[in-house]
Amino acid sequence: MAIIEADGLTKTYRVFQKREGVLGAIRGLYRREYREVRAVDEVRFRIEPGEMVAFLGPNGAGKTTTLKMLSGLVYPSGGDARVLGFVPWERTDAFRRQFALVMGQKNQLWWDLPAADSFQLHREIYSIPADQFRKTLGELTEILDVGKLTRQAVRELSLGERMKMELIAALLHSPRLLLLDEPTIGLDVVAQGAIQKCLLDYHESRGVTMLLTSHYMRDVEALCDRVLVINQGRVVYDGDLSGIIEKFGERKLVKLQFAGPAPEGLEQFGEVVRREGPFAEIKVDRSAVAAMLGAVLDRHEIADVSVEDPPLEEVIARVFEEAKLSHDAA
Ligand SMILES: Nc1ncnc2c1ncn2[C@@H]1O[C@H](COP(=O)(O)OP(=O)(O)OP(=O)(O)O)[C@@H](O)[C@H]1O
Repeated sequence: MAIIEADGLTKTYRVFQKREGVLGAIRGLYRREYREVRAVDEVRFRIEPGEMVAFLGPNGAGKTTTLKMLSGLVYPSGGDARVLGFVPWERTDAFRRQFALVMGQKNQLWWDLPAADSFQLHREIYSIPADQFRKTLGELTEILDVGKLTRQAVRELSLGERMKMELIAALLHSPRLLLLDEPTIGLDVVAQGAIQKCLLDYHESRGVTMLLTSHYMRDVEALCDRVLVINQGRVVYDGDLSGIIEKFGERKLVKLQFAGPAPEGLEQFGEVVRREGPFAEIKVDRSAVAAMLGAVLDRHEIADVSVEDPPLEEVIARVFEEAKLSHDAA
């Protein structure tokens, strides 16, 4: 059975339009004007047990709204979904015990209490057996290196420390599905790495299924094999991470180190982005790399060479751009 099945899931928000000025505000009291925002537009996908899927899209694409529908916080305007076999917006106890939603921008712990007190509250709410609670808490505080901080009020913690506590709270009841909305937002690379490691370890030991939104491609590369891209409410790509690089990363970066100074005329092969002493870097069409290397090796002595895929940021930006162009043209 699929863990998530979204079938034509749609959400339209009705947004009140305020008029300008005092007169406009008074008029608005009598005749309210609304605009409809189609935040999610017939989204369809399946996620199988144990998958770690990145849910990507530009700001306002509809990611958070989709996650909110899948966790039952928001009622859809159309379509259907099954999450862990349940209709999420029915919010049954059995459903809520099996998943967790972590939102990097929202605080779910009690601000004035130590995290340890919130953890105890979770234990009560989810009826977690005492020994299982102690074991899971011990493992998680060790992986995230926050054992000493659990007795300190949450408001006194740094952003990174607080996010680690949020993650612990979310994992205490051993959810089968984790929905993560920007879990590393605003964190430095070390804290980001710690969150990624915790998620990987947890996935490996428990086989949890994850759907994660992030604007940091480092999270995506570290955690996910599959990518779902959404733009203006619609899924525009669903497939392997490597597939997206092949499909949209049309040019590779060829880095050359010549035995002598880098020669003139490399422009014939592609866009020369660096030429400095013996070093040259050229963006070359994927299909032309082999021929280019052959030609250069024939004519010059090479000390070192590497061929790299473009950075994921660049590839994803292209996917967003193409999706926007085809949406505007439609
Ligand atoms: N409660 C709401 N009322 C009205 N409109 C909303 C509401 N929540 C979201 N929207 C609109 O729905 C669209 C999708 O928003 P959503 O938060 O789902 O996007 P997102 O992909 O998560 O964006 P981001 O990457 O910026 O977090 C946006 O145009 C947003 O303005």
